[in-house]
Amino acid sequence: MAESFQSAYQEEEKRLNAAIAEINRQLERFRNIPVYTGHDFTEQVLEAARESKRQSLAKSLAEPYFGRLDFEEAGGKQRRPLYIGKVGVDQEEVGEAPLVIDWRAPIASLFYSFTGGQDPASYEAPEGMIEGLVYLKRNIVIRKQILERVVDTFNREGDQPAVSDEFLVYRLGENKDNRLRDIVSTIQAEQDQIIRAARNTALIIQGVAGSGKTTVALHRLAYLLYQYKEQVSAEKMIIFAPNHMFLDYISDVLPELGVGDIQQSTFVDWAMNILHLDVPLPDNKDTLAYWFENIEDRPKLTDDVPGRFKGSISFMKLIRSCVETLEEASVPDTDFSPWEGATLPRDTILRWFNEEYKPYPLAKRKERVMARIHRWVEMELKKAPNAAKQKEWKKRASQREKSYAGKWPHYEPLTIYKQMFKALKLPASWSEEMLSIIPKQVLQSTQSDLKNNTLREEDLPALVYIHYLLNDRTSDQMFDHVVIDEAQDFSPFQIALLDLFVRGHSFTILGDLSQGIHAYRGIHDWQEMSSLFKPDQTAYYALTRSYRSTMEIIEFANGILERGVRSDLLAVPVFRSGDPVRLIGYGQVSREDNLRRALDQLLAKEYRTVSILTRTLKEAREMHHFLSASGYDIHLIDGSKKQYEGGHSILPVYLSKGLEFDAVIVADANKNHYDDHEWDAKLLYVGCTRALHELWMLHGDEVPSYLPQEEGEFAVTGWPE
Ligand SMILES: Nc1ncnc2c1ncn2[C@@H]1O[C@H](COP(=O)(O)OP(=O)(O)OP(=O)(O)O)[C@@H](O)[C@H]1O
Repeated sequence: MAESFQSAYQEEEKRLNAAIAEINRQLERFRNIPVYTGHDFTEQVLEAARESKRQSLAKSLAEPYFGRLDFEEAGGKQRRPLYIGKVGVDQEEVGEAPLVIDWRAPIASLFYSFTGGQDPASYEAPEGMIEGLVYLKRNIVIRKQILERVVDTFNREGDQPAVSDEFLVYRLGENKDNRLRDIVSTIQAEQDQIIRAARNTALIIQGVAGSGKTTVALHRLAYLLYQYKEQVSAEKMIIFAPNHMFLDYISDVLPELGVGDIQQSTFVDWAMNILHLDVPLPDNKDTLAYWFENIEDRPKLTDDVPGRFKGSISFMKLIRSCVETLEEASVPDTDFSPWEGATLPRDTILRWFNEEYKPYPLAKRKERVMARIHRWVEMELKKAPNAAKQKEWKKRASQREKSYAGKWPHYEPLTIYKQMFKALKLPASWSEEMLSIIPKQVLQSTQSDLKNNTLREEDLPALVYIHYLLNDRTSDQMFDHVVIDEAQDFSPFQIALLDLFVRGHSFTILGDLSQGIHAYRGIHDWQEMSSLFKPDQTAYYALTRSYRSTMEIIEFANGILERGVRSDLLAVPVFRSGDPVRLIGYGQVSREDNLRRALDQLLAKEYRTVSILTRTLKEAREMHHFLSASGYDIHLIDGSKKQYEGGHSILPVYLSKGLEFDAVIVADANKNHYDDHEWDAKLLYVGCTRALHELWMLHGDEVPSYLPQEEGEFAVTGWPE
């Protein structure tokens, strides 16, 4: 065994040296071509191509590839080793097999989809399905041109029938640096299927915590850009994420995959930009505090709460009917007379407006009708008896066209919206019956907000939709592909609205219902989203394997889901075992001293990221103050920061979504902080699943019923010996 490892290592070292020499040679050649700085367009294009080549060669030089697959195509073709890397490198000799194959190339899919066994494997090439036998799947770790590790995860001629997880487990066991990383070397078959799914489909992905949703979405963008380079461009792709800090946290992955310029935004920023609004929305801390911190007097969650109603398709339909009613009444109530003796009847204008220009949005319809009137005037002018008369008519007509145009009502999204909620003195143009679907509590709270000129996040889909109905969208507002992360917190209205801005329903929508802690505005079932698309426009995938945490943490968190949420969306762990979860009672010692002791013990283990999760922001602040005053280098995450600082942190559990830490201390995992309520169970689930290697739950006297009440296979009680 050791011998064969030795020879594999030597073989790969030799191959690596040869590859580096070749890449260096190619790079040198490109560097020796003088950079073109002139104005000739063709030369500029060629120079851009050379520059991109220089950059990709330079990138591949440090770590040319990470995997090798030996494949023999059916039909007696020769077995050959394929080396797979983040960037493809061709041989300079035409017709020779590539030196390195880009991980996104069709043949590279074998590296990911092959799950072992003796059967032939196949991949979809442009010329059709190619079948053959895989002989070897090898993971290769190269750092700064040095070969560090060679691990065979499948060897047909060895004694392993299935692909082993050894390399994956080694990778997952590493401590976290500050940001999310790429996973090109260990993408799993079920993830690869999503990454390579066809472009014009609204993919909906339910994935358990830690199943790689965010990571997979980023890899999918890189794949789409490679596979459909003629049809999509990076600037026309966008990722929506819950907040700026999260966007910052994931911001290293795409550049690492050699992809730049993809837009990253929150829904709020995107909407405000379309609306040209620059008013700050009120801090949603009140909303968060209302829903998350009101433990004594827990609000009731129904479809009539503002977030749910304003995110519903019935609200979207109401808006459409309201704007349509306005449209019908917007043609001025008179005939048009450009000068005495000439009249264009209102009926004709109405016909143009209602029939010929009906498909256009209101602003464009008005524009078209006015242009049509102008053309009619020009025809009429030809009937003038002489030039002087014609001049006089022309002058009069021009004034009257202007004044007629002024009679069309001018609509603004916000005015219409305010009218719908009767927040303006101007009477609403719609019948009481039409508006009666707005629940009373929504009407009252929104009316009072709008009277104070306060807009909330939940009002934005409606405003953007009104804007769209009035003005349409411009071509630069259209997207080639949209990724929505944490999509369980999006509403059906938001998705239906975004669908108007994306070509071919090209969506990747990812989320986890078990982490639906914003259920007062998000969806409760994926059906709410899939029903927005025709069956052939959408596809559903479920990711059930969780990669982030150790087996013990995953099983512990599954227990919370089973008992507290009664969910069957349980995670399947990768076989990576660690320490059991620790349940530690405060006992006679103060809560602060207990937390400090836990922090000390975990910091001593030299984890790069340790985090304390509190139930409320106030508690996070107080704890942060206490620890900072005691000299700890730990920062507070309070939702206001745009940058993710990494390191050791303290934050309320609801802000921890999407993030991960080597070790997590959950503070106050007791009943008066986390009640026996599904929502609290989800919050704790989110908190627990942030931990990669170690999870400690500190608590007062009574723990909620969904936590294990005594020691078991995955959890132990008390401090470590
Ligand atoms: N195939 C893989 N190989 C190695 N690491 C992986 C793989 N898939 C996921 N991971 C790791 O698992 C962790 C979780 O990934 P990610 O944050 O993308 O999951 P998620 O499903 O979005 O999680 P959550 O919903 O809990 O926020 C990350 O550290 C990621 O690098």
